[in-house]
Amino acid sequence: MALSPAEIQARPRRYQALLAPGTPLREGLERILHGRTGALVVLGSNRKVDRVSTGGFALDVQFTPTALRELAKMDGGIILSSDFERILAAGVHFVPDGSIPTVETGTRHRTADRIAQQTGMPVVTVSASMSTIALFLDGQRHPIETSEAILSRANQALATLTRYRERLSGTTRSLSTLEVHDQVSLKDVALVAQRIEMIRRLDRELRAYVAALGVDGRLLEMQLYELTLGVDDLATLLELDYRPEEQEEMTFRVGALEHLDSTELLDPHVVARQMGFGEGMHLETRLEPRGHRQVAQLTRIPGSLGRRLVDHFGTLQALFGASTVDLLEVEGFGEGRARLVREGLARLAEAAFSERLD
Ligand SMILES: Nc1ncnc2c1ncn2[C@@H]1O[C@H](COP(=O)(O)OP(=O)(O)OP(=O)(O)O)[C@@H](O)[C@H]1O
Repeated sequence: MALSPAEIQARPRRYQALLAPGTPLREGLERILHGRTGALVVLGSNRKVDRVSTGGFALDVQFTPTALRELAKMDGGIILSSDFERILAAGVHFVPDGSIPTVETGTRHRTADRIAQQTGMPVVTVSASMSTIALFLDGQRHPIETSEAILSRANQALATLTRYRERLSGTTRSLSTLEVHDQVSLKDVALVAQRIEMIRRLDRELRAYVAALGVDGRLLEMQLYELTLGVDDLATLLELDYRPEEQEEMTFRVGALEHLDSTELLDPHVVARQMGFGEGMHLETRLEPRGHRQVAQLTRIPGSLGRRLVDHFGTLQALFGASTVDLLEVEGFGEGRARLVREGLARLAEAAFSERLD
């Protein structure tokens, strides 16, 4: 069955994770690398693989890193079962179609690239002369890097993510201040959405590093979790607060920004259109938040009650203007909760005023 473009895109990442440090397959490949021998390993078997295989011998034994290392000492290639649990054959001489184009030099790597293209199976090579491990998949070569090499790139991305996160907090604080003063323009909302998408892009990049790092990626994974905490909630609240009345939920999404290229993402005008703000709106258009994001900050008010508040008053300004008596009209709000809301809103307003003085 033919794979969809999305599946083809996800494949390298999936196999890089299966080859990550800490996995038995990676351990076997590392041993071959350190033993300064090479290897050509087909990661799965199907009829197409049978058709390009000659010679060698059938094994069907349990996969272990040691067995892989020992069998790699022989001339020829190795075939594993698709779940990597068994070594099916070793010493195999592969004869793929020589007319399949490849930019590789050296017979091992040319053969690996062609097998991958002809059979659809991933193929891994360990180069004896270059001391590298590579994955061949769908006509592409993916270097399998050491943890140190991946970590040094991941740390740079992490430092950028930390800066982006700080900027997002700054932009969101400014938005809160403007909301309290009823001075939000479309541009202010677009800037927050833009920051969210920038963080999401780095998050995706870092997740790929985490997958490729396997056991060595745990610390990175925790840092990533911390740095992206609450970002998805923020996107949802922004959508709830600013979706134009005439717009359907599914057509007003911060997530739509993922289709922009990096230059487009820097242009607030393009960002606004892509999110779903209509043609008639420009960057200076004044917007009125409904109040979902600010109400979500009120401690001790459960989410469902918060939504009821927003639905009742309709806008954040109306909510700010509500007296305790007005609040008592909302179902589920007695004296105690009404007071909590009033105090909470007063604190948010105060914070907005002091932000302005800073
Ligand atoms: N068609 C093939 N089938 C199975 N094994 C092969 C095939 N071609 C090459 N090999 C294996 O690769 C080994 C090295 O071949 P060669 O040096 O030409 O390739 P290379 O791509 O330069 O590899 P390296 O980077 O490891 O030096 C061979 O000794 C053999 O074990």
